[in-house]
Amino acid sequence: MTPLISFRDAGVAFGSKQVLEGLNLDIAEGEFVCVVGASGCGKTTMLRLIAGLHPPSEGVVSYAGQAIARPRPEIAIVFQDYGKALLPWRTVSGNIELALEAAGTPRAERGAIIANLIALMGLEGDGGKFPSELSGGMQQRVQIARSLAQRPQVLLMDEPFGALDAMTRQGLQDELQRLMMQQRMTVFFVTHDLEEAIYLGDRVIGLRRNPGRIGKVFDVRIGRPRDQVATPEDPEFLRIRRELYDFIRDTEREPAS
Ligand SMILES: Nc1ncnc2c1ncn2[C@@H]1O[C@H](COP(=O)(O)OP(=O)(O)OP(=O)(O)O)[C@@H](O)[C@H]1O
Repeated sequence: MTPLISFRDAGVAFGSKQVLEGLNLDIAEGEFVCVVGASGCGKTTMLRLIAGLHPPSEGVVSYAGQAIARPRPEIAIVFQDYGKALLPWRTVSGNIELALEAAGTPRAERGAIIANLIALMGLEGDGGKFPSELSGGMQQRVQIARSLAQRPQVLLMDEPFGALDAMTRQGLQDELQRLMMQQRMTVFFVTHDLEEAIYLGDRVIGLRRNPGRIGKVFDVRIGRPRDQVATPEDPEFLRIRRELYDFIRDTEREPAS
């Protein structure tokens, strides 16, 4: 089967600095892949390659067998900084509508789609509010709803819950898990939080740095739905957690640049 996303000997250099090197990775449709690694190892750059925001300096990154040359409507991004991602002068509905405008969805069809997404993300009653009237967690729900309005096959998430408090983060992790199970989307998720990566991922990719490269891949063979209390006590979770911490500790001994 053709992987949905594949990296073939892909690398990125900024000037004389090799940031990513020799990336080889296949991501299957419907897979949830998390990427972890020490600060500056190239996680965001890897995500930007899939997003079509940056070309590889060598090798190929492809989507459904085609080299990714520019952003594509099938691939949506959710950023950590919801404060900057949302337009403050537009309401929740207006922000979600942005994606529909970009996709050329006829005006008459937009209301029903927006109402569905508002319900899906638990934002009922908030459609007319402005971002400044919402908590961080709610704003991040709006950003996710807006990404889903694009009807993507792939969701790229760059530390989407990194700025949220622990309770809100856990709630959104479970929302995301539910969405993925319902909609069979493929997710590429960058995080600093090792437990979050294991909790959400089918696979966790551990990057080494300088230059950034794939150091170790962890398969997470834990059934779904996962549970915030039971899953972190699962022996498989604990085993991967130990290995992942050892791996990260080891990579942090490598020089940053
Ligand atoms: N546009 C750019 N020009 C020059 N260097 C860049 C550019 N973008 C990223 N870099 C460098 O590439 C390296 C990897 O950056 P990247 O943001 O991908 O790492 P990261 O793993 O996501 O970091 P963090 O965990 O701190 O967010 C860093 O050394 C960064 O300074």
